[in-house]
Amino acid sequence: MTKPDQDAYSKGFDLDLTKRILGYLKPYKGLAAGGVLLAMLTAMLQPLPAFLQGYAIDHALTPIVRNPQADTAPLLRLLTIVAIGYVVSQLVEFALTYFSTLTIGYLGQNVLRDIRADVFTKLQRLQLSYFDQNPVGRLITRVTSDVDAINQFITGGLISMITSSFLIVVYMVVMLTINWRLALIAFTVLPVLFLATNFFRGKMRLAYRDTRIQQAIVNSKLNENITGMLTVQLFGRERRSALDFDHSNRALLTANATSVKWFSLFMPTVAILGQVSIALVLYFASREILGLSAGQSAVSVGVLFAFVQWTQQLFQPIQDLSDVFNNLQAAMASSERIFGVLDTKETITDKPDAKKLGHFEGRVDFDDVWFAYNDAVTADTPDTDDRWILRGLDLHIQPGESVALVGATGAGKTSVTALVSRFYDVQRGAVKVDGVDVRDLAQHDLRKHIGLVLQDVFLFAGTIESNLTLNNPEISHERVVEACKYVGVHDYIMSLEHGYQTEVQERGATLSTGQKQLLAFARALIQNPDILLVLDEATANVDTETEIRIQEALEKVMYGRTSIIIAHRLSTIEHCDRIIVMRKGRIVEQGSHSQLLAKGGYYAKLHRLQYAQVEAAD
Ligand SMILES: Nc1ncnc2c1ncn2[C@@H]1O[C@H](COP(=O)(O)OP(=O)(O)OP(=O)(O)O)[C@@H](O)[C@H]1O
Repeated sequence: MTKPDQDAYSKGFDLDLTKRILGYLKPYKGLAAGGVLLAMLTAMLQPLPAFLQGYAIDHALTPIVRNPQADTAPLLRLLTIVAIGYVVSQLVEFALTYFSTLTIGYLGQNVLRDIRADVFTKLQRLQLSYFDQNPVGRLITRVTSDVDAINQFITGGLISMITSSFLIVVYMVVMLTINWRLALIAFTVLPVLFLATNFFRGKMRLAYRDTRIQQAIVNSKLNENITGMLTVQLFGRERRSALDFDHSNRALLTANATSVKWFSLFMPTVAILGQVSIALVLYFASREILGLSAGQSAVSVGVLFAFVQWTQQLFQPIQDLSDVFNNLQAAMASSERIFGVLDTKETITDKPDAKKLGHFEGRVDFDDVWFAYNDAVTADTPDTDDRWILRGLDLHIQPGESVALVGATGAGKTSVTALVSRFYDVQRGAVKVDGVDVRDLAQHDLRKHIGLVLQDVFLFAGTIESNLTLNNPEISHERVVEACKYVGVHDYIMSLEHGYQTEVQERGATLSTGQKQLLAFARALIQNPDILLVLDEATANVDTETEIRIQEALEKVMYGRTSIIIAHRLSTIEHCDRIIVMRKGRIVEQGSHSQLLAKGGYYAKLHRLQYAQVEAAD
């Protein structure tokens, strides 16, 4: 079961990380400044509607109420002007809000695209060993939800912090200017509101964190049970699995219930505090209006009306502000993980003076190669260490020679082929192509000359033709057809409704193993490699007729080029120039099929065993 990222939520604020995230804003300085400016302008307009309403009450309505005989014409004119002003202010606010939201959203999405692109480019440059250690799901999370959290940091964090603080200042200044005593009365509740909001948000964040952890556990249990349903049912583990699932499911329920509990307390608390603050304003303002308090009253009904609204409106940015810190903290954990990927050391890199070979003869040499997948193993690790996968391998393959690797599972055959393409670097000795150490060659150039036919043929989403050309526009349709005819898959492709333009469904799920294998040969042939690596397992699962077709195709593809083939079925490789028998990372025998049979060693024994199996099967 995958362990949820528990530490993900405990990360505190980190200045260095913040600076690095801000670095992503640099190309969009203008956009960021524009967004903040627009948001500030919007903020400045916020208190205006309540002010206009209050003004209309004091200067148009109150005089009529006080003196019904007064001339209403100028008052109506004033009311009309105020109403128009009100509508205009609303329209301007609408436009400003629209443009500031658009600008800030656009800014955030641009930054996201840049970070996603950086992570993707980095992943493409990373060595295969990195992917051996990091599951696909985790890496996808980096590019999706972690990157989203950074957007939260920018839009919900930094920008919200600036605009909310500014909005608070605007309201306070306006209220203090209009009536400082009433303003101070309205502000008395604010510290309590801020503390209460912080308290509840903290509790809710913890509860939410718990929910996410429990949700991750439930998800992974589901995943495990659904993918392993066959085993669950076969071994009658349904009841135990259900009990186990019920346990996690209950924990998720409890976590969710806690979250709901805090939330349902939070909203009424904020509402009550708001009412208290309004009640205070109403009480003291009414006293002044009624002339009960000492001194000259500066409070009118209009001012009271405006203050009630401002006090309510002031609550929103204060609540938003308490969210900012949470957003910043959540983004810290995500950005740390993203930068963790971006900072991963690339171990397989091109040297500055990497050589490019225009054409490969196709000679391959393994000079006393010692290799281990484990990064902790170095050239100084003793020969006796168990972690060595290849132990002093000496293998010299001539241009155009076909070599087959055989040996028990785990002998190191696949590792040999991975080293020719330099997917990993050796700890001792050297792997050379045409006499040049693969570490001195440009990777792209090296791999361009190597064709790889994998056991599990990988088909991308797209047409059969695009899968064969790998979207290389230089490869003509004629060449594709020629290659497919050559390996004997053309007729099959033509029998499909759209021929070469047929879309490959779900990574080739609708194709048979044999068809996929033939397509892989065609793909390798189209790329016209100088060295061919065939990791051939497919023949194990196909019928005899298909096996013969694959065998024929293989021989055609190998013709005239250096080939290294891994085969478990010895019949596949009988015709190879040389057969190398490996055991525990060493070569134990080599020679042609007949030489090795005559020798009567390990290969002869393997051959006898397989022959006996075939006879028994017949
Ligand atoms: N990516 C990897 N990371 C760590 N260890 C690996 C990796 N690939 C292979 N190994 C280990 O290296 C050893 C040799 O593996 P390799 O795949 O080269 O053997 P093989 O002879 O091709 O076996 P098979 O016939 O089963 O394909 C095995 O013990 C295997 O567990």
